[in-house]
Amino acid sequence: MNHPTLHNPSLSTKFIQIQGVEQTFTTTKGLFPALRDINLNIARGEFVSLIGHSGCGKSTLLNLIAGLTTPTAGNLLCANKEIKGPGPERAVVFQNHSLLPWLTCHANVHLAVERVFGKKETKAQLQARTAAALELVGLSHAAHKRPGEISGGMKQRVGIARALSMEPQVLLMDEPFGALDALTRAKLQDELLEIVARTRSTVVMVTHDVDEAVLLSDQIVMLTNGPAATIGEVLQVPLARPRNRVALAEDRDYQRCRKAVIDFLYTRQGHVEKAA
Ligand SMILES: Nc1ncnc2c1ncn2[C@@H]1O[C@H](COP(=O)(O)OP(=O)(O)OP(=O)(O)O)[C@@H](O)[C@H]1O
Repeated sequence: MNHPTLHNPSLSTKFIQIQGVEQTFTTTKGLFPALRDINLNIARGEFVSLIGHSGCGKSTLLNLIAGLTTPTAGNLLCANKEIKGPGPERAVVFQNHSLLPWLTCHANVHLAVERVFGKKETKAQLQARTAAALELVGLSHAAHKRPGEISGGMKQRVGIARALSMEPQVLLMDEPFGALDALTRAKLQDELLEIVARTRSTVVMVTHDVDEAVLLSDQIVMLTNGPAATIGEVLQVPLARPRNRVALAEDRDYQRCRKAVIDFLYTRQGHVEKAA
C-alpha cells in the first residue's frame, strides 16, 4: 500500500498534535473530569502506546484522536488539520473486532474498501484492494468464511485488514489483542510489527501490557491515575528495528524500558481504587 512521502519537515515530528486537551463527561452524578492538560506530538510513522491503569482515560484519549468525541477544551490536529470527526485517514481497530457476523471476511473488508474508494475505482480494483488487505494479514485462505467460522485471533486479523484496507494515515488500536491467549497475542504482535514496517503506518495503540508496549513502540505514553488523568511520563524506546522478541528478552535497553514502565505503573502510580 502506498503512503505519501513526507516533504514538510515540520509535519514529520508533529503529524498528530494534541494541545492542552481536557475531557470532562457529564454524568448523572455531575461533571466527571476524565483527562486534563494532555499535550503530545506524534511523528509520522511513529508507533505510540498509551498505557495506564484501568479507567485512567486511555480509550477516552484514543477516541478523541479518532474524532469519535470532541474535547471539552484544547485542540487535536492531524497533518495540521483540526480533527473534527472520524475520517478514513484515521482507522480504528477495537478489541472486539466488530465484524458483521452475516458477511464473509472478504465482504467485511470490502465494505470498508467500497466506502473509501468506491466512487473513484472500478469493481476489479476494489476487489484487488480487498484481496491484498487479507493477504497482508495472511488470511487469503479464509476470505470466504464468516466470523463465526474462524478463531478470535483470525477475527482480529480481519479487523486489522479492514482498517489497513482503507490506507489510513493513522491506525488507532484499542487493546487490539486484549481478548486473545498469550501465544496468539505474541504471533499477532509479530505480524503487526512486520505490517507496520511494510506500510509505514503511524500507530496509536492502547494497551495494558508492558511487554507489548516495549516490543512495539517508539514512544510509550504513561497516563497517571484518574480522575483528571494526565500524561505522567513519555518513554522513548530506542530499540533498533526489526525487533525480535527472543533476542530482546536479554537486551539491556529492553529491560531498562520495561523497568521504567513497571516503576511508573506500580511504584509511582500504585494502583489506587478511585472513589465512585
Ligand atoms: N461517556 C462517558 N461518560 C462518563 N464517564 C465516562 C465516559 N467515558 C469514559 N468515562 C469515564 O472516564 C474514565 C476513563 O475511561 P476510559 O474508558 O477512557 O479508561 P481506560 O483507561 O481506557 O480504561 P480501561 O483500561 O479499563 O479500558 C473512567 O472513569 C470512565 O468511567
